[in-house]
Amino acid sequence: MSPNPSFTIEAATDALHAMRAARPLVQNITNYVAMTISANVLLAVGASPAMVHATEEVDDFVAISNALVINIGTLSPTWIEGMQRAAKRAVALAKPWVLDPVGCGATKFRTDFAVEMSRAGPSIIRGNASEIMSLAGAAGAGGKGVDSTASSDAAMEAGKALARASGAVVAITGETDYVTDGTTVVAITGGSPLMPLSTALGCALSATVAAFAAVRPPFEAAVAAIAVYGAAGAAAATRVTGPGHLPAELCDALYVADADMIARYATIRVVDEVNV
Ligand SMILES: Nc1ncnc2c1ncn2[C@@H]1O[C@H](COP(=O)(O)OP(=O)(O)OP(=O)(O)O)[C@@H](O)[C@H]1O
Ligand SMILES: Cc1ncsc1CCO
Ligand SMILES: [Mg+2]
Repeated sequence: MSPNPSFTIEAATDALHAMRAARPLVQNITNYVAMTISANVLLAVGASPAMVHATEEVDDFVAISNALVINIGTLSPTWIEGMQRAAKRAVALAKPWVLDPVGCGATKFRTDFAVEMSRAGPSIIRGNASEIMSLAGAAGAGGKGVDSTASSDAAMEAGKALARASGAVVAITGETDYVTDGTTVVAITGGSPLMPLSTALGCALSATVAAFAAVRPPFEAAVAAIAVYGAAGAAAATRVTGPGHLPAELCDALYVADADMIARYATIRVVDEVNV
């Protein structure tokens, strides 16, 4: 089978160049832990971040943004209205938006709201394996707070089911990252086992996916963003002795990411394709 031209290192590199040329404004309704690293990652990779969540201004801000992230990491009742309103506005204006269902499965409050948001028309849902399994209602999701206890391989069927049910492209991260629209599955390698030891690097990835969704359709955007981020993460990991300096090295690697880095440190493979 010849490679699908949408899901190659070359396509990911083209998407990176298009994203940098556009310098999209990415609105982040994200958690307190992830705000600074998400903004720094977006700036380093070539996008323009803004952390804006007040109910009073989300209608206006979604209108001027090129993409939106809704991340439920530090969820509280005062944030919920802004998230609901932003999602509705993004759908009405056909702006791409990414749901990061942080900690889905940990509590009923969080799971119920993640399920509600998954039904509110996200373009892409990006989470770790336990979060995606829990959001899909699959058995064996596990999870420890916001950390995954399941492998991304174990979450693949749940990810496909969630994509079909929600209409969103679903990205499951872990040792191997998977992106699916419910029929096709693309596997991406890269990254480092140090990445889950540095907080909010998944959240910052969701923000990066949103930046790419400003210039590419959801499936291509998710694959390209994850490949670029995974390559930069792997390159960064060669320069550190532990997780402490990883976020800084990740930003430096994203800043200089190019075709050579992506080809050297990431792979993209269509693992399951129906009707092609
Ligand atoms: N074992 C691993 N080997 C290589 N890369 C990994 C590994 N685990 C995670 N990653 C990478 O780390 C990044 C974040 O994914 P992860 O699944 O840790 O997100 P997360 O659990 O949502 O993180 P957080 O909630 O802290 O933001 C992704 O780019 C992913 O590919
Ligand atoms: C540690 C943590 N707690 C709530 S959100 C967050 C960031 C990683 O998801
Ligand atoms: Mg997460």
